[in-house]
Amino acid sequence: MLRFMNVIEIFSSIDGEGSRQGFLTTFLRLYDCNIRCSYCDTKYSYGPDSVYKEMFVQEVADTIESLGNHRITITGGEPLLQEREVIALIDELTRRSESSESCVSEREDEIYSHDTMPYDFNIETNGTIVPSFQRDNVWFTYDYKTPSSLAEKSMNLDIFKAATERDLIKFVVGTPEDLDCMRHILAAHMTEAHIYVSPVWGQIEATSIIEYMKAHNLQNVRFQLQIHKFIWDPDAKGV
Ligand SMILES: Nc1nc2[nH]cc(C(=O)O)c2c(=O)[nH]1
Ligand code: SF4
Ligand SMILES: [Mg+2]
Repeated sequence: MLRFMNVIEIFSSIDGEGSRQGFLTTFLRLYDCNIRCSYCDTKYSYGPDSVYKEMFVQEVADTIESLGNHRITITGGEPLLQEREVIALIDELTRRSESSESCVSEREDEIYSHDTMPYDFNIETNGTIVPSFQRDNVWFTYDYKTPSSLAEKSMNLDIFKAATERDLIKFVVGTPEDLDCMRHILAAHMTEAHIYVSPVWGQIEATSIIEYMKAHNLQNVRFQLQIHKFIWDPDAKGV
């Protein structure tokens, strides 16, 4: 069945954050979001004034294929608002890469070369939705929106149970109250996911987050800066 997706942008860059920070990655940014964070850095991705393109899943797969990266991040907005299309896209790309692998099966050395690695999908989701699917080549980065986002009431606490050891849960913090919130939430909710903390750009000193981690002995929380905001203009699109 032909499905189309509402696409804001597709681009190749280095991943600016998370466990694959610094690796070449193709980004698919999908239209629309179900919350409105106070500090949102992609306001162009949602709402009636947003410019998006309707693209068939096949066309999106063609574009992603042409960019040549095997690491793919599907972000937004909130990508799980188009979950059926996201699943169709992942299955389409996976099918294409498996059939191209079988074509070169006589040259096994090339199958595992860097050019022919299978796709690996990260879905950057905002913590309001528990995904209804899983695949071997898909993992999730869930945000937990702390009080200064003004979106905390929309968080779905089931993400802590749903997340596996392949997934990340990222606390985006802008105030000392946000740090206390992170600590209390982590104490109350067991999870197998890796825990990351990142500052809201321009709102809190990195050093105060690190001092907080030391003061509260947060051994399993990983501090990270979004490096794309240092490399390019923090408001730049498509990077
Ligand atoms: N370079 C780069 N890395 C990113 N990692 C996550 C991003 C996102 O917008 O979700 C992002 C982004 O927009 N750009
Ligand atoms: S979830 Fe992401 S895209 Fe949606 S408002 Fe918050 S920061 Fe912006
Ligand atoms: Mg994001």
